[in-house]
Amino acid sequence: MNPSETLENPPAQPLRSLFVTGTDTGVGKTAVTAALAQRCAREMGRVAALKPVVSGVEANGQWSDVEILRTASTPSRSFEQTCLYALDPPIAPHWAAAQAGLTLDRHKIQRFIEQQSADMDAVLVEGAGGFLVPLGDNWSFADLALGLQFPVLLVVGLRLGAINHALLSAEAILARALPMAGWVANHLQPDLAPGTLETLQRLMPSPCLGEIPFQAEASSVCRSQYLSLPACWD
Ligand SMILES: Nc1ncnc2c1ncn2[C@@H]1O[C@H](COP(=O)(O)OP(=O)(O)OP(=O)(O)O)[C@@H](O)[C@H]1O
Ligand SMILES: C[C@H](N)[C@H](N)CCCCCC(=O)O
Ligand SMILES: [Mg+2]
Repeated sequence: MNPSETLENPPAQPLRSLFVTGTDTGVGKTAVTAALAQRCAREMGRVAALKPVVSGVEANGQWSDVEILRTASTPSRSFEQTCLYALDPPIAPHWAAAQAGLTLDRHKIQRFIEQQSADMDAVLVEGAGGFLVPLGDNWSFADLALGLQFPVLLVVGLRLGAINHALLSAEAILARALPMAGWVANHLQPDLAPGTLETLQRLMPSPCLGEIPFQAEASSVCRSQYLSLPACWD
């Protein structure tokens, strides 16, 4: 045992990290990230759920992803500790940035995530839209995940078409030699075409970490009961 370690002062755990992507925009990445943040907090302690780049301000002047994730973090975080670039138009972030005369700075984003991860037990970083959504002329969220070297969690929004979107996304993740931590089956509708889930279970190249039912009013704490933590964190 290291001399600084005692029973009251156990050895520091390594930072558990995930990059959360999805099969599309609006498939439940924020819902799953917030639920996972609750689960991590119960099991590990301090959790930062980050949305480094967000687009689409709401009528109330807020970006709901940032509000959801900053309050799902433990301890809860400020807006500035959760998001680096907040863009108004509800469009692809690189385009929204260009309209505002901005270039999204890759190194700043990476440094922001690293700084916000300090002293945390876990960090969860949500993308925007799907895995290959651009952040600039020649880089995308996939490159951000690669630069961070975070394992990737894929949120699969369950509706007709999900099989193809999920397999394409998984292929893109694995083609970059990024570890795929798993995928989450998120029911976006009360009904699902027969065979969709069974086919995903059979063909997806990583473990399913949970199946979240369609429930519009569910809290993050409630949704967290359907999720397991990835084996790559063991
Ligand atoms: N399991 C579910 N049951 C019912 N509604 C859900 C479920 N999961 C997500 N939703 C709802 O679907 C909408 C889209 O979800 P969410 O905002 O999490 O998507 P997203 O992938 O984060 O989108 P974006 O690309 O904009 O970040 C939200 O209104 C959310 O509350
Ligand atoms: C506005 C939306 N909710 C997200 N923030 C941005 C989604 C970008 C998707 C780009 C695309 O794949 O066409
Ligand atoms: Mg979101």
